[in-house]
Amino acid sequence: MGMRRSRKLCSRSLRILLIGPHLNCMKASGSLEITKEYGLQSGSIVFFAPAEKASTEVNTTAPLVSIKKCWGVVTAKYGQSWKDLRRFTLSTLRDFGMGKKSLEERVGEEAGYLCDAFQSEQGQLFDPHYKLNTAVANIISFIVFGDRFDYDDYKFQKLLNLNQAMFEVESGTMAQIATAIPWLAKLPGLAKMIYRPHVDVLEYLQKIISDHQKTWNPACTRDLIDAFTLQMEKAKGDKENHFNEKNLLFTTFDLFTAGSETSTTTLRWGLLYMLQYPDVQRKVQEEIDKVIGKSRKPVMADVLQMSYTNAVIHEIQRCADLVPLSLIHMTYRDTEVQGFSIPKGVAVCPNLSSVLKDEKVWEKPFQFYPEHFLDADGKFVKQEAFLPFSTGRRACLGERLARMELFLFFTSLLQRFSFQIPDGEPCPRDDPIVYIVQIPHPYKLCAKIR
Ligand code: HEM
Repeated sequence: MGMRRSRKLCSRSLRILLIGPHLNCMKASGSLEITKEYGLQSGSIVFFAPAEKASTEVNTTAPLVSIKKCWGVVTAKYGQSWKDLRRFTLSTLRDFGMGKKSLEERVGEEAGYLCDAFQSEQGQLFDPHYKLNTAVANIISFIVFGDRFDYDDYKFQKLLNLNQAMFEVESGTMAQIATAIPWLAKLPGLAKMIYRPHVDVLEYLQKIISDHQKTWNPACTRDLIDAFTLQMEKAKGDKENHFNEKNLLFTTFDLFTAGSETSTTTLRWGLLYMLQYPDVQRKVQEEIDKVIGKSRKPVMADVLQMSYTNAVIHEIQRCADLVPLSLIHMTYRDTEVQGFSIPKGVAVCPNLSSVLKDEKVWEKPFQFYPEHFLDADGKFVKQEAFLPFSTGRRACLGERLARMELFLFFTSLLQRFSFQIPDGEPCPRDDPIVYIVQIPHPYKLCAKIR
């Protein structure tokens, strides 16, 4: 785009600007016209490429870490409601075992059910999507509702389908128009029509919450709904209080939507790469056999001795590039980011792809190459440009849980099965379907007991 430092830019037509070269990410937001115009206004959206790529565009030499600095500027302050609810959710997740043994045991147990569900296919071709989704969603259900669902529960399957339909709707033309022209969503009935799957999920969750509250006992907190209900009771009469029925519903909704499709889709990419790279699959299995053996259940402590598997899981996340444009943030005051003047009230999207696929950082940015995370001795190395969970104060709230799910589900599956495609069947394609998250095209595999 050949821009110069400090020049103000915007797209006049849709008031949307992309800074940075990864135009393929635009697909995540529908087909938007990019123009080189002038002057951002409140209500504009900036797609911000935080890595060196963007620095080149704006003719500065800001290092990769500048994303952290910039994020500090852009997101330093949020409303009290967000602060209170984020603090509550994090501490409640911790109390219910997030990062502690009880939740680890729960994920390990679910991994066993997941393997049994795979085994029930008796080595025949099947699509692993629904089984993976059930396993991951069961963990969130356990935290939020204190319950899990069977793999053949029809109602739960319907809820999971709605979850994916929400992503499709959000990336659809109608939702794009409603986002660009917000007052449209205020027309009676229109929002409900566009966001039908969202309304259905909210209704489903509301029913669970109401049923749950009928058996609420303040002396015994079973799950997140109970903990929130207790906060509501404590804060009664406080006008500044954000613990109310509406926020309970939306906190539950956020956890359910953000916490199930993300880890599920990463695992779907993971198995797809194992089909495409059988040598990598074999090396992971060799490491599992050496460190864990064939019968003991994997535990999180194993990761310290499993550099190769850890590198593979990181590379799955890097290549999957799950949320290429992260989530939209907004400037709360006039600011400057990498030479661009951005006024108060502008929506800003970090372009995570530009970091995860940065040619200056990764040896083979567009290939699946676990060695990106290994040193010359085969030991796991952290990479600063590994930012699939974003960064800053608004970074993913479920990162620790997601890491646990990815490691325990992935190693449990590869401990019990080898994944193959029968001769003559096409290898799954690895180009993504792009919504807010990038998902693989549906594929089938055979899970053969090792
Ligand atoms: C592989 C799995 C996951 C990936 C790649 C992922 C990625 C992300 C990203 C990129 C964001 C946006 C951060 C930003 O706005 O800068 C985010 C936000 C969020 N994620 Fe995740 N996520 C994953 C799993 C989870 C799980 C399991 C949970 C549930 C516990 C979760 C809950 C959330 C929530 C609540 C937010 C909003 C945080 C806030 O705005 O304060 N995520 N995630």
